[in-house]
Amino acid sequence: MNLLVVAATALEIKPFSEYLSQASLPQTCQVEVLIGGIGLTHTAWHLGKYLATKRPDVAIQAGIAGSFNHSWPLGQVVMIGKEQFGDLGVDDAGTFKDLFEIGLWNSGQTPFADTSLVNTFAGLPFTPDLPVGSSVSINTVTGSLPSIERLQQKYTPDIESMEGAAFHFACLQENIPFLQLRCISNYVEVRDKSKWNIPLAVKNLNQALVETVESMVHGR
Ligand SMILES: O=C(O)c1cccc(C(=O)CC[C@H]2O[C@@H](n3cnc4c(=O)[nH]cnc43)[C@H](O)[C@@H]2O)c1
Repeated sequence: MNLLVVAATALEIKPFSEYLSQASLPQTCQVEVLIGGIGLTHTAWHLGKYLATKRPDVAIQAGIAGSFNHSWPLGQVVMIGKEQFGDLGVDDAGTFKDLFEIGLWNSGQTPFADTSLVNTFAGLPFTPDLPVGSSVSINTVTGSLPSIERLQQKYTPDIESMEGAAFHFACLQENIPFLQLRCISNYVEVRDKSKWNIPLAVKNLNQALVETVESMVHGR
């Protein structure tokens, strides 16, 4: 089995990379790490370049994220069931309209189900027992009340990241079974970096990632 692990930054999966450097994996298993950079464009380019020559059996995206959902604590790891692009559209005299609303994309057009990039988790050799959330991907980390309210009203997301939709889009287009793991480092709220807990999120993310990869490669 060939497994691809994608992260925006090396820092986010440093513990996993250390685990991988000393892990004894079955000879039939290969795990590759791709650092795709922060944001949708970087991720799309790196993934596109990778998938032009290689075809993993499973792709996992792992990263920290913001949460709109305050019933989850910081450090909670979740799987993303669906992704949406949160800021791809037009500003129509002060009202944001996305590409579906202005008719440049059609609801249900490949690879969208309705207007979302849905993961059914089909084809995965193992699915972790983690809460499932919906996510919105943006180019600018949300940090003010009007932006928070706009995203909540339009997309009812649990999670916000800067890369997830590009990953779902590429995997759906290529028909590669995939899993997006996100660990909550902060709530999506009026920006206050002092409230973020990146070390906790990285620790819990990597614990879940190691457990998931171990279960996938050892078939348990
Ligand atoms: O502003 C800073 O000083 C700063 C320092 C380190 C990291 C950041 C980020 O904004 C991290 C972006 C990175 O992490 C994901 N992420 C984490 N929280 C959020 C969020 O609330 N909204 C969107 N993305 C988030 C994201 O996927 C990036 O890869 C800032």
